[in-house]
Amino acid sequence: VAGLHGGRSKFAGSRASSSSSSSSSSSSSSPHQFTAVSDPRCPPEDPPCPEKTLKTVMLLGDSAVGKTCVLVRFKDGAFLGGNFIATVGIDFRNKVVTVDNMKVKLQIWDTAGQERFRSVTHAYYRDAQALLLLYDITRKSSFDNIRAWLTEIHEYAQKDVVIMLLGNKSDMAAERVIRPEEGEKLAKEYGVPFMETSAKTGANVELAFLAIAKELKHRAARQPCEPKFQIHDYIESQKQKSACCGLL
Ligand SMILES: Nc1nc2c(ncn2[C@@H]2O[C@H](COP(=O)(O)OP(=O)(O)OP(=O)(O)O)[C@@H](O)[C@H]2O)c(=O)[nH]1
Repeated sequence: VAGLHGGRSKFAGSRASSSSSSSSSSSSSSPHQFTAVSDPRCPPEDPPCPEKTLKTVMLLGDSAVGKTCVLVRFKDGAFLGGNFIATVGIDFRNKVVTVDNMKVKLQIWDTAGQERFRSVTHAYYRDAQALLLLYDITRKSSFDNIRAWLTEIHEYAQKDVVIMLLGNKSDMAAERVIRPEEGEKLAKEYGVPFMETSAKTGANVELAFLAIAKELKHRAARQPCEPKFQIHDYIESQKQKSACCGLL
């Protein structure tokens, strides 16, 4: 895995097992030491693939809200438990999804939430077509900071970037301090779709990425007479489907 500042990522580290307590590199809040340099905008391992549409999605939000875990859940279907390792700079993962019989390759950038990396990550905003903005439902400060994140997004990202708000760690019901309605209300105020996710259980993680992929695919391939894809409606219908099938 490449990182802006390095070759070793927390994705590949010893946290991949949910019960393992990891070695020296994963002590609480201490970032990995990185050795190589690469840039997610120039991925080395994937040459351009003409039959696929490449879309760039960026994960944003305070440190420890669960950005890396949400990405690993989506990419590998696993939960990164164990000690928390903060991301350094920026990392990325690719995943190909099928949207209406068309392959869409998502290149997903996982950014460091820590303040000290902000100037590094700002440089990448403009290349993202979609942004998943996360807060932690058990940490009020991460929710309160969403407005500041949206201000930064409006300053640095493309004007038509697709934004989705995610309240992560929905499995932690006992520690919850932000109600779903508060997330809904904030999202409505900014006109962005919202859902709660859990990287631990997987709830809504795939749905979040698929809704983004659908929106981006529809924007790129929309015929003049075709109705506009309604991401809010799609999410609501899919949420109801999962709830009625006991998948939430
Ligand atoms: N219970 C629970 N824990 C989670 C969930 N998502 C993440 N965590 C835990 O929260 C901590 C932070 O997760 P990360 O994914 O590393 O957070 P991050 O947002 O990438 O943090 P930075 O890299 O510093 O920006 C880790 O200890 C995870 O195991 C979740 O959905 N449920």
